[in-house]
Parts: sequence; structure tokens; C-alpha cells
Amino acid sequence: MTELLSGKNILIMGVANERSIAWAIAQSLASHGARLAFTYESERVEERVRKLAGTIPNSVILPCNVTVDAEIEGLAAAVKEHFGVLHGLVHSIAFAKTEELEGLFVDTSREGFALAHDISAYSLVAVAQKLYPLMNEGGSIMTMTYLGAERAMKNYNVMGVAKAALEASVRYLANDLGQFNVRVNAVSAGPIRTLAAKGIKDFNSILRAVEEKAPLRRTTETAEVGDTAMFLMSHLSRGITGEVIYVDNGYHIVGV
Ligand SMILES: NC(=O)c1ccc[n+]([C@@H]2O[C@H](COP(=O)([O-])OP(=O)(O)OC[C@H]3O[C@@H](n4cnc5c(N)ncnc54)[C@H](O)[C@@H]3O)[C@@H](O)[C@H]2O)c1
Repeated sequence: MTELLSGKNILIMGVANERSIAWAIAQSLASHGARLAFTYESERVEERVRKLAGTIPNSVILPCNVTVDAEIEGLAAAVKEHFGVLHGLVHSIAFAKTEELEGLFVDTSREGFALAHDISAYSLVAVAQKLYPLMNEGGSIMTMTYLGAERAMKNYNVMGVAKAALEASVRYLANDLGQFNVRVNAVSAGPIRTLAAKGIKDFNSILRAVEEKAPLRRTTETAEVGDTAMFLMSHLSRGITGEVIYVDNGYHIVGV
């Protein structure tokens, strides 16, 4: 296989277990020769992340809870020490309280709104801010979003509003960082059964609707997202920035 990412150092944020989208991304990037660093949110997931990352030779494992500025600063310092130069950043992080992911959006609490936006949208800005200075050979930043950013989808609620903020942040970051040859994009994935998806009520009915209506008549697999991430991290996508790329088997184009 051609190694499209050899010589590239890429940081992956958001592996929790083997079902995580970030883990499929890691596998695609590693198979194209990237050197990887992983972050884990807390001690709760540390062991699992260490086990997974241990299967990828030469990988580095670092802590980072994105709600804590000091941890992001510590991460930037550690990445500088391990890699010197950073070429890619994969942000695959989101959180909302389960009670905000059912019922009516109108009932969203102030605290729940703030928390979902802090972890799911602001964290991209916060990590980009501290890490783009390490991308002095140019770089690619990507995040994960969902169709609920654009459409009112049942039970997605405050997370849809946070994803809208995330997608707008992608455009603003792309506009700021283009002058440093750093690109910023999002992948909008179709629904995939992961730990984060477990929090969304009636997730199975969403999967069934996708199987029925998506042009390709199937649900999204994490490996499909992984391979698109590989493209976004590589020079093949050098002309693309500020974009939302759909990896959803075409579901978003379908009308009633
Ligand atoms: N699963 C889907 O259907 C789907 C579809 C489209 C987009 N996405 C997005 O993909 C991304 C990854 O989600 P996933 O489905 O792989 O689930 P996941 O649960 O495997 O990943 C979510 C990650 O966010 C991390 N995280 C949460 N709070 C954090 C914090 N304070 N600090 C650091 N990390 C924190 C968790 O540790 C976990 O690794 C999310 O942004 C999600 O919204 C998921």
C-alpha cells in the first residue's frame, strides 16, 4: 500500500474503546504510515486506550480532559516534546447529559446547554489554539459532526445546536489558519453505534431509517470515516478547507 502519511505526526483525540470513530481513524492513518499520539479523557478510559494504542507501534499516549485549559496546555507541551512538529489533529469528542438527549429541545437547561457546547464545540477551538503553532510545516485539523447540526432531529436536541456551533467554528478556524497553511474540516458521519450514540434515545430507529432511505441502503461503518479522515490528513486533500464532508452513504441528500 502507498504510504500517504509517512513522516507525518498526528494527534488523535477521542478514543474511548474499539468502537470509537477515532479508533477507526487511527487504524486508517497508521496503515498509511502516520506516527500517532492518542489522548484519553480520564483514568476511566486510560487502560482501554493504552491497550488499543499499544497495538500501533511507536504511538504515544497522553492525558487530556478538554474542559481543563491546563490539560490542553500540558498536552501541547508534551506533543512538542515527543514530536517537535505536528502535521495533523483529529478531534472526535462530544458530550451532552443523557437527559438532554430525549424529550423536547425546549426543555434544555442553561447548564446542559453550556456543557454540551463547551465539550462538543469550544474544545475544537481550544485545542486548535494551542496546537496550530506546532504545525509549522503546514497541517490538517479535522472534527466529527452530524446532520443534526442542520436539521431538527428527534432526541438529538442540544447536541444538534452544539454541532452547528462546531461547524461554524470549522469555517472560522479555516479562515484564520489558512495563512499558516493549516486546513480545518469536518466529517459529517451517518449514525454509528458507539458509546456516545448509546446516550441518544431510540438510536435503533435512526439506524433503521438510514438503511431504508440512504441511497446506498446501508448504515455507515467507522472504517468508511477512517478512510475519509486519511484523505483529509493527506496531501490529496490539500485544496480543501472549511468544508463539511458527508460520509453517510448519501442519506443527507434524500427528501421525503
Ligand atoms: N456515533 C455516531 O453516530 C456519530 C455520528 C456523527 C458524528 N459523531 C461524532 O463523532 C465523535 C466521536 O464519537 P463516537 O461516536 O466515536 O463515540 P465515543 O463515545 O467513542 O467517542 C466520544 C469521545 O469523546 C470523549 N470525551 C467526552 N468528553 C470529553 C472531555 N471532557 N475531554 C476529552 N474527551 C472527552 C470520550 O472520552 C470519547 O472518547 C463525536 O464528536 C460524535 O458526536 C458520532
